[in-house]
Amino acid sequence: MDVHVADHPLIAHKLTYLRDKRTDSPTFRRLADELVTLLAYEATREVRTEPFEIETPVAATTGIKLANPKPIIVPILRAGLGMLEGMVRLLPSAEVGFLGMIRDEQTLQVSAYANRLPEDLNGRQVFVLDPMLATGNTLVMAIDYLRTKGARDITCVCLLAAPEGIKHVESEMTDSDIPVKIVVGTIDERLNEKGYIVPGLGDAGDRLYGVV
Ligand SMILES: O=P(O)(O)OC[C@H]1O[C@H](OP(=O)(O)OP(=O)(O)O)[C@H](O)[C@@H]1O
Ligand SMILES: O=c1cc[nH]c(=O)[nH]1
Ligand SMILES: [Mg+2]
Repeated sequence: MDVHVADHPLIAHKLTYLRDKRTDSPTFRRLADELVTLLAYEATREVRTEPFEIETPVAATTGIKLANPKPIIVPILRAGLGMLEGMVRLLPSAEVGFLGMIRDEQTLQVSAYANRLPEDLNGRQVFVLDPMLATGNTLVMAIDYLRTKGARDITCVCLLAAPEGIKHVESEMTDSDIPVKIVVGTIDERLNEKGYIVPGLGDAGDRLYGVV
């Protein structure tokens, strides 16, 4: 599995404010949006393109454009929604599918409560958005589900990850011939006994949208 940790002072700066418990929801949403735009730069490095003939005012030339079928962006509800606009801004022609997943805060097991995706993901590049990769249970379930729909090219964009979560996703991928890439803002120290990332930023969904 290919794990790319973004190493950029602007990302580190924005993550610091995102983590700060004094940061209010509007600011948190703005920072998440800005961060995904920076991470998307790396996540889309291998986005499929095709040649495109144009004429500038000076000469004919061959550029490139995004190839068809266009990529599909899949935010994992709720917190992944906070990353959607920033990603769509860079890939405006992408389609968007949705996966709703929630982890039980006691058992840390995940259940899916919603999905709205194209029936066949074969041949599509899929970008999964979820700010937090903690135990990895959510991402493992999401990747499994996308594979059952035919996805063979999956890139996950996360803001923070725990080393335990990365290892877990990696261990689930070992038998797989399907490459999965993870692009993450930073890898934190560890998980605590409640399955929260340390130092982390708390509950991303609650900080974006309020405590439910
Ligand atoms: O790696 P894991 O241990 O599975 O944890 C990560 C998941 O936890 C959070 O979702 P949550 O269940 O809190 O739902 P929410 O986004 O609706 O708040 C987060 O947004 C991830 O989806
Ligand atoms: O630290 C964590 C772990 C899981 N989900 C979150 O929102 N935060
Ligand atoms: Mg939550």
